Amino acid sequence: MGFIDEMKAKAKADKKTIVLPESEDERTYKAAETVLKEGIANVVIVGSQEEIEKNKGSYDISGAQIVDPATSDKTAGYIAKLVELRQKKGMTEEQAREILLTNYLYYGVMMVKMKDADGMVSGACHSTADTLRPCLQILKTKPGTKLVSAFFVMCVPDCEYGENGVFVFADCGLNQNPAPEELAAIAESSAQSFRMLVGAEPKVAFLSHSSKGSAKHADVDKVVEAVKIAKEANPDLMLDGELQLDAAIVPSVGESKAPGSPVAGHANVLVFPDLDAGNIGYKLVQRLAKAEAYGPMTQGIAAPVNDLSRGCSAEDIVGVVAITAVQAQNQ
Ligand SMILES: CC(C)(COP(=O)(O)OP(=O)(O)OC[C@H]1O[C@@H](n2cnc3c(N)ncnc32)[C@H](O)[C@@H]1OP(=O)(O)O)[C@@H](O)C(=O)NCCC(=O)NCCS
Ligand SMILES: CC(=O)OP(=O)(O)O
Repeated sequence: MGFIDEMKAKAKADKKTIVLPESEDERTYKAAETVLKEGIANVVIVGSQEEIEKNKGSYDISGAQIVDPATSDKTAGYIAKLVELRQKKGMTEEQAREILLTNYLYYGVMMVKMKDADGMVSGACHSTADTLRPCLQILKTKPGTKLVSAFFVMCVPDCEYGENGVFVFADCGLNQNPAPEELAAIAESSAQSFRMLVGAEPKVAFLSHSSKGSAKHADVDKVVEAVKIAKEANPDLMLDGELQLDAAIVPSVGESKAPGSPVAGHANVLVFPDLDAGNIGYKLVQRLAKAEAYGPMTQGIAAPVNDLSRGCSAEDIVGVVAITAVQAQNQ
């Protein structure tokens, strides 16, 4: 069974409730129809009956729960809770009401916060910044974690590298220029995500344009420092760097560029040095190698709220819903 079919099977075995707040986007309805038909999750769509009728086309979403912020009896409680959470940041009741009645992403995150849903998937028609800001502000990091980061599960067809072509790539969506401590935290969370979702032992490569000192630059020093921090904090984790991509995943190149490395040539978790590299890297593999790309998934956050690329298909949304449900099972 392929990775995403495994996620769907796990999701079906213990059904979770996932919010899809982008009721203005047709892909939401196409994905919801599939999720409901296959029994992957219970679906909540946020929007007015009028908006939903206008946008749903011919998709059958009759099994979905529709929540209209303007009429829901939960809205008053969400407003009060949002004020409580953001009072120190100057949030007034009037502002909270305005946000929750007009921004369905905030509303969906409040549903998750108040445990009226187990997770949320959004971002088909909102930028990553607009999708992730509400969950960073409201859900915050999970206990014991300092940093939220964003990863993709990449399933590369006909690929002998990684875990039979399956990789975690991070950070591809959130932290723009992570400091060494942040890179180390991204690696640690990515290893946990890989273990939990893929069910295999993570082998983490810190990527660079240099392998073991072959290039000198401050950007390389940053990665070397991150590896040192990560090794000290996680002595049992298989991790190494700095490594070029070929040294990280191709056994013969790993052996020649980084002999003796526990990871080189066999990495299945790729930690990119910054968001330029991570975001460009995942899109290259997705578009040129025709890989399935699920994400950006968040990690290190208190509850599963996940993003999408605006270039996603309805099938991608279905996949991210299944993975979100599995994350919710493992909270
Ligand atoms: C997500 C993002 C918008 C957050 O930055 P921002 O809007 O400037 O917001 P702030 O820095 O004020 O952060 C908002 C809150 O989130 C928290 N936060 C921000 N980044 C965080 C992180 N990585 N981990 C944990 N918390 C974080 C802040 O502490 C802050 O909390 P507070 O409001 O309670 O004090 C920003 O990191 C970003 O734009 N990232 C790039 C997204 C992107 O374009 N990706 C490319 C396409 S995928
Ligand atoms: C992940 C990502 O790049 O998102 P978008 O394509 O929406 O900017």
